[in-house]
Amino acid sequence: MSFRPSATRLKGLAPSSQAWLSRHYRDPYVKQRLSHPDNYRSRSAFKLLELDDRWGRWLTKRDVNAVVDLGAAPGGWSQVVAGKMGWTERDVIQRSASPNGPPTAKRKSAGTGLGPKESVKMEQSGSWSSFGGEQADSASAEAAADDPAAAGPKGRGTVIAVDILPMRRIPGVQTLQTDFLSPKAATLIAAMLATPSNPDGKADIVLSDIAENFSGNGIRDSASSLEVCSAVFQFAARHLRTAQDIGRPRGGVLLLKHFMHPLLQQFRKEKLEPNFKDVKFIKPDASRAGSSEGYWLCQGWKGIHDP
Ligand SMILES: C[S@@+](CC[C@H](N)C(=O)[O-])C[C@H]1O[C@@H](n2cnc3c(N)ncnc32)[C@H](O)[C@@H]1O
Repeated sequence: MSFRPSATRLKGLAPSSQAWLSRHYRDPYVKQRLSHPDNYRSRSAFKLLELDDRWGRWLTKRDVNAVVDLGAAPGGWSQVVAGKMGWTERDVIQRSASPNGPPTAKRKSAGTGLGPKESVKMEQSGSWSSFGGEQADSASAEAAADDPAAAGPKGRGTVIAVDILPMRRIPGVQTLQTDFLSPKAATLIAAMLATPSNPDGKADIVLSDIAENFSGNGIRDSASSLEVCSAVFQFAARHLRTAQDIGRPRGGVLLLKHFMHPLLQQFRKEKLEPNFKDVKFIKPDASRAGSSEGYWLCQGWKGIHDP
């Protein structure tokens, strides 16, 4: 199958747009995305798959039960995470077919300290997962009693996706549409993390693929990348599980996107290296060569609360 845009589609576009489209459709990861059975929404999904496959399969481990995906839209990474935790489209179909119908209700921000006019959209889009452990089990039993074919959800755990932009539903994923840098964001995410199946409200993995809109001013843009990295680190410091928390050889994992700048190296030395057992800089093959983005994969949160 050819993914090249037809001459008719290119006609009338500016030469720079034509060149971008041609480059885009020659990109092997774009081709892979368009033909992949999991219908990934972004080519970024392949970065996460690669970062997991090549660096110890930290995302694939069975004891991963709570993951926060920051800067998640359109949702490629969340699809990968939910898939690794066993969620499938089938879980949504089952839930939709249950007597109570799909749990599409927008949840009011009860207990999060938000005022009535504050603009945060919290949608529990993960069907079964939206009920948390114990409630999901009883809902599952109820559905199974009515329909022997409905054996309950396959997925486990909590996946929370946060973005300024809206996101279409993904089975097993709860979405929060808000600016992560806003003062209320961390409180809202903390409230979503504390579910009956995750009572300590901690996370095993925090992912950040946040990319703010570049202003074109290099100094401002790198300051903004540093601001995002600091905010994500503070969030991770409060929420990641330590090795002792979960009885593993290693504590929680932070995957942090950043844009290159010397100040960020200081951040790595002062904040990341002392607090994680292992910090690696990685530029995945799937990351565009021309992009200044890179990722720090920080494994083994030690639990030193010095944000
Ligand atoms: C490269 S995209 C993420 C792609 C995503 N990982 C995927 O696989 O689909 C970066 C995202 O960061 C989001 N973003 C930028 N600034 C943000 C902020 N302050 N709070 C939340 N999301 C933000 C953007 O809206 C954008 O969707």
